[in-house]
Amino acid sequence: MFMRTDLTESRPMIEVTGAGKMYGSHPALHEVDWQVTEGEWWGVVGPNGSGKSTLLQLLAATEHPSAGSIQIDGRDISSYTRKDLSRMIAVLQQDGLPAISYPVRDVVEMGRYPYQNWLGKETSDGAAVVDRVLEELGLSDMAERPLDALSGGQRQRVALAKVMAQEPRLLLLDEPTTFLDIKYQLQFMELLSAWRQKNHITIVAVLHDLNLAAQFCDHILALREGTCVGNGTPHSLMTEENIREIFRVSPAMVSHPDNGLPQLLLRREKK
Ligand SMILES: Nc1ncnc2c1ncn2[C@@H]1O[C@H](COP(=O)(O)OP(=O)(O)OP(=O)(O)O)[C@@H](O)[C@H]1O
Repeated sequence: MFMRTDLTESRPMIEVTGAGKMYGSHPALHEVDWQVTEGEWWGVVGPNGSGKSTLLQLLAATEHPSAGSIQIDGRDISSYTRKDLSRMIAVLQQDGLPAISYPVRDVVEMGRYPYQNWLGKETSDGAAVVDRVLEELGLSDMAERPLDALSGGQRQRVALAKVMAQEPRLLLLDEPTTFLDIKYQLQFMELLSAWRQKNHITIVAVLHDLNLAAQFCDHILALREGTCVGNGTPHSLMTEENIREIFRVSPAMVSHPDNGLPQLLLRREKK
């Protein structure tokens, strides 16, 4: 039913082969095959409980597959040390940072941890990276302010700055815009987009907002009940029929007036 994405010749950044995950006797993921090429931006979508966060946890190596394999940059994920992984992969959750009283700069500096030696010293110029990231995200003016004096939206921008300071090649995001208003949602996605273009990083983002996913991601992976049920570009995947199959709702699909990308309008259930 669904179209597969054309993959380029370059080596996959992520290769998921027959991956499954059981929690006790509950299968959260089942036989997932998926490849992500370096530099791509994937949205992972699906109903509640379909296995999106579980997939992200397997990619972050915070959970291990019960079946199949996960390769990152050509090597089995289990062969990397935690420090190797933290130099390569950064993870940002929906509520990225708690409202603590640490100054913004200190929090962003924590992103440099993977580059510090056992004395807590960095060989590269971490302070310059932190300054640049603060500048790029418009946070320089609030660098000395404590996190608990910022709004939720500003705090999520600091969370993004922290993962940017980590200089990962792969960024994993779990519903990063959930608590943001529409202006901050857009701003957050645009910042990611600019950063990805500049640094050619790979992004995998679990997103509930299909319209945002269609506008920003090049590819979408759809999960339902732990199984991959679709994998393609927003144009090929976001059709009325597919949305009905995946989410069990019947939307009206329209083309975005700016770029022709598919956008979804919810329809009320007929009584
Ligand atoms: N640590 C766990 N122990 C037991 N079951 C779990 C655990 N984590 C997730 N599950 C179960 O695995 C399934 C997939 O959960 P997961 O959180 O990956 O889904 P999701 O698609 O991210 O959901 P949501 O959109 O609601 O965040 C669900 O049935 C969930 O209850």
